[in-house]
Amino acid sequence: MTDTMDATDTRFPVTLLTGFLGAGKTTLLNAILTNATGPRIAVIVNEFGEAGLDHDLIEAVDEDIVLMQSGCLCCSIRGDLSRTLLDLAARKKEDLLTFDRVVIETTGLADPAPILQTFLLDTYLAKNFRIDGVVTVVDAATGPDTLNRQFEAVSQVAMADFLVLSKTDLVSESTSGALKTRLRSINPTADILRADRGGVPTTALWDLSGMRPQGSSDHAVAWLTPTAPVDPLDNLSGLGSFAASTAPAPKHDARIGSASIILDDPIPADAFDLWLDRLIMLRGPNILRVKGIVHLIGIEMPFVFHGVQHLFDPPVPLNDWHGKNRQSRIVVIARDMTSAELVYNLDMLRSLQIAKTA
Ligand SMILES: Nc1nc2c(ncn2[C@@H]2O[C@H](COP(=O)(O)OP(=O)(O)OP(=O)(O)O)[C@@H](O)[C@H]2O)c(=O)[nH]1
Repeated sequence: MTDTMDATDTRFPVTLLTGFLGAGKTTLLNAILTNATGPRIAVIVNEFGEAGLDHDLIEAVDEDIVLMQSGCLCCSIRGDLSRTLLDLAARKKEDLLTFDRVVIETTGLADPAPILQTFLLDTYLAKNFRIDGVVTVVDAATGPDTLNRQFEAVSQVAMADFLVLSKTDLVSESTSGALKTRLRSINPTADILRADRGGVPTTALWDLSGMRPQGSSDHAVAWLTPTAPVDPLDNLSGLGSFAASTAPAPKHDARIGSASIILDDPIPADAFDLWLDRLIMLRGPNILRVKGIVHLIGIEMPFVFHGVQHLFDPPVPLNDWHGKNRQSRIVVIARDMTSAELVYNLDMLRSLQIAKTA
């Protein structure tokens, strides 16, 4: 943890919009683009198969929409994604385009992890763009069945910073309530909002990441904190049951584990590095996301950090932390690891902390 991000971060924020086939991504994008009061958005639409289909569906089509075809963003054409984004940045610099942020709509089958990694790996890209958040749309009607059948859909939920529940108009309160409970068990830190036909306050989709030098420490803490039900439309009828299920997790859901830890006292830097190195060495490919706020001994301000598999963003100091507690908070979401394994792993950090400070 050496390099840290400049406090005047002028990179363009990028939102990754994912969700399984037909979940309602384009409908949500349409709603965002037709909102005249929002920021100017450059859109990259990734298509798989049928040329131009989604492009026709996006009503507010103009020159700021770039259509990428002939492959899935997550595997074959990541180089194309870098080139497309850098081309957007160059056109903006020459005043040929105006935009404040970028939304990438992925194909329904895309795994978000390799796309997030592109932003960490490609140094030119990382200089100009930062991931602002992963928004995953989940179809309230077909979502439960899709989650049962397709592990990609479960991964998309696990990696999200924000979950949008579409098509709740097609199901009962109790069905959407049960799905929300299930989504929370896969991803405890993402906020969930229902948005029939893309009707979500667009500001809810922006500034999700806690990795912002200009962001507040309260926001960074919220980014790491398991969510409570916040949707004002939740259980309007009063009939829905949102109690956690005692039934065993469905097969694919059970492949996702998550755990978090709060350490009250600052951590010796070498203990933190050792813990992180070990986690990455032993379990790197399984780590979907690890994020946290760390207080290191000898450093006044805490850092917020974030990684996907073995790749990490430069840590960001939380400059407005003055006078707050010295607690560190870490959340790990992984595949093919149980929550118990992750709790054990995080407890190792506690043991290392105690051993190194004794
Ligand atoms: N009833 C209802 N239909 C919706 C809602 N959101 C989207 N739809 C419909 O669901 C279908 C699929 O929506 P899209 O927005 O194209 O979904 P997508 O995720 O972009 O689909 P792909 O790009 O094929 O993966 C369309 O017919 C939409 O009109 C909703 O909240 N309620």
